[in-house]
Amino acid sequence: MSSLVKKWRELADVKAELAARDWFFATSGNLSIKVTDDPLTFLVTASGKDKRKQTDEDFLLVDALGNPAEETHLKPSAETLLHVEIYKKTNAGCSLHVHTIDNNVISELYGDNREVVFTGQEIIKAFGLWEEDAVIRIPIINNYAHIPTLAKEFAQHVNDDAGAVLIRNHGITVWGRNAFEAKKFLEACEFLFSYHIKLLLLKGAKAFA
Ligand SMILES: CSCCC(=O)C(=O)COP(=O)(O)O
Ligand SMILES: [Zn+2]
Repeated sequence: MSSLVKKWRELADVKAELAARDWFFATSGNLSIKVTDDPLTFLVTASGKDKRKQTDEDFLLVDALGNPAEETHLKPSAETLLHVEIYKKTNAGCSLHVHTIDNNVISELYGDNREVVFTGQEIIKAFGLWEEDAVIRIPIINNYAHIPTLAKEFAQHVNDDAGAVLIRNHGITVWGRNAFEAKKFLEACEFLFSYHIKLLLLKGAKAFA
């Protein structure tokens, strides 16, 4: 099996799993996986599609600028430049972007602080932080409609081979050395967001009881 086909299948599997979680509302979300390092090429989701559906036209190969690397009628994700920044600046192998209600709520709640901070949760170990008092900080950036501006702002927070950035009232982009790690980070982030929102709601309800 060629490495392109292998990578396609790997990304298709992740896409199916995220779809099963219902994390692709209204055609939102985009995913990518690196195929070659030199020159940089990666598979990215085609723009505007319902990512819950599986088709032969789900992904296309793009180059280091995010342009199609082969003749195709497909358009790369409108947010491909964010994926480009990750592969340009790190050794990441996979990047996942989803819009969930929980990640949007958290991004708005803590947007003015420019980050959301979690501690005291067992699931933080999923980020490779094993200390009892480990802290995970997720930066929150503004949601610029102009994608090159968004990508530039996003790139300020792309320094490690694995990481996560929230885009205010838009979604989250998570990356990792491979698809397994990127998905693990994404699931851990969404766990923390959901837990935090539920806790705040219950504390609020308790205060009024
Ligand atoms: C209705 S979603 C708006 C665009 C977006 O934020 C997104 O994640 C999907 O865009 P794409 O071009 O990757 O389909
Ligand atoms: Zn998006």
